[in-house]
Amino acid sequence: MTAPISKGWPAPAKLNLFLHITGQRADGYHDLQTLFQFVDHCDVLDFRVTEQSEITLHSSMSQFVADSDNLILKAAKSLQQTTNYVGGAEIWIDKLLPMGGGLGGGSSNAATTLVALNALWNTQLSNEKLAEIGLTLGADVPVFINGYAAFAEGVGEKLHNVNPHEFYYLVVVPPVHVSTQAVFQEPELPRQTPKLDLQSLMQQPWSNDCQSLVVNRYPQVANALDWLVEYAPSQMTGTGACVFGKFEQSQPAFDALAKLPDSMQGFVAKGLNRSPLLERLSQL
Ligand SMILES: C[C@](O)(CO)[C@H](O)COP(=O)(O)OP(=O)(O)OC[C@H]1O[C@@H](n2ccc(N)nc2=O)[C@H](O)[C@@H]1O
Ligand SMILES: Nc1ncnc2c1ncn2[C@@H]1O[C@H](COP(=O)(O)OP(=O)(O)OP(=O)(O)O)[C@@H](O)[C@H]1O
Repeated sequence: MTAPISKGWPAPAKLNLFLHITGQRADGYHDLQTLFQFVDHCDVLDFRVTEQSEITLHSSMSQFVADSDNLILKAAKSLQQTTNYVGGAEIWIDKLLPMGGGLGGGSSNAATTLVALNALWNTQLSNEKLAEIGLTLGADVPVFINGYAAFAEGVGEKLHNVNPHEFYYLVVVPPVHVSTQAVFQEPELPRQTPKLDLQSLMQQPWSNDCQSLVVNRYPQVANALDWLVEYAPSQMTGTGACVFGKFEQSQPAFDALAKLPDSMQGFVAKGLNRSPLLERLSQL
């Protein structure tokens, strides 16, 4: 008998409300101090458990990302291997989040896959173990598994839950792809921002150490920020390309979105300190 499809597993985007690079490790990865918050703008995944061990992905993404590189399939296979689970899964994704935009879509997809299949396969790994598997797939996966807005250190895996104000954000998606790896390889990237304690970081103005470099290299990101700062305090998320402006109310954000030039895309979203993934999990 075919199992039913378990529908509506959200994979939200994240914003880095600030991002400091405090050093570089021997393996080349950078030590960060960053503040993650989720937003209510999500990819949505559906899963069907199968008796056969194959894991298949149905998506329009295959034209951009080979299945062998897709973090959804990598996450499912890692969980299957770690737990020696004998069955498999069919997975569908409705991909809404722009790829390579600094919104963490790939990492979020991987986290949702790990959390959903761990529940549907009843493999019973702890969140700590899922985060450990997740970290091998991407530096941002643990925060999506943890499911709470967090101050992160290390490469993003040492998490301390926090409760920043849940603003509305107008997120602008410039028409350019910025490679995370390329940004971190730039000799001119600032890498020595002093480490501060959480209380000091929360009180000082928030900024992103990658922003100046990316704005200088990518005129499309500079244009998006120049446009957005006319409406709200704005900055870049992650290594770009997306930028976000923060608003107390949703209406001014939608009013600004209505004036967005045709050359850029954007959306309004609300900051969330609790991931909708946790809500979905609790409905099982
Ligand atoms: C910058 C952030 O967006 C902040 O949220 C993330 O830390 C990036 O996370 P991500 O996209 O999951 O990145 P990964 O796939 O783990 O790494 C991509 C590449 O970026 C570089 N990288 C990434 C994260 C980090 N802390 N230091 C790095 O130097 C590494 O060269 C790595 O090969
Ligand atoms: N399921 C997936 N969704 C999106 N990208 C994926 C996926 N699987 C693999 N990738 C690859 O990962 C790259 C980065 O994707 P992602 O959307 O996570 O970037 P990002 O938003 O810049 O993330 P970050 O803020 O973590 O740097 C893509 O360009 C793509 O090649």
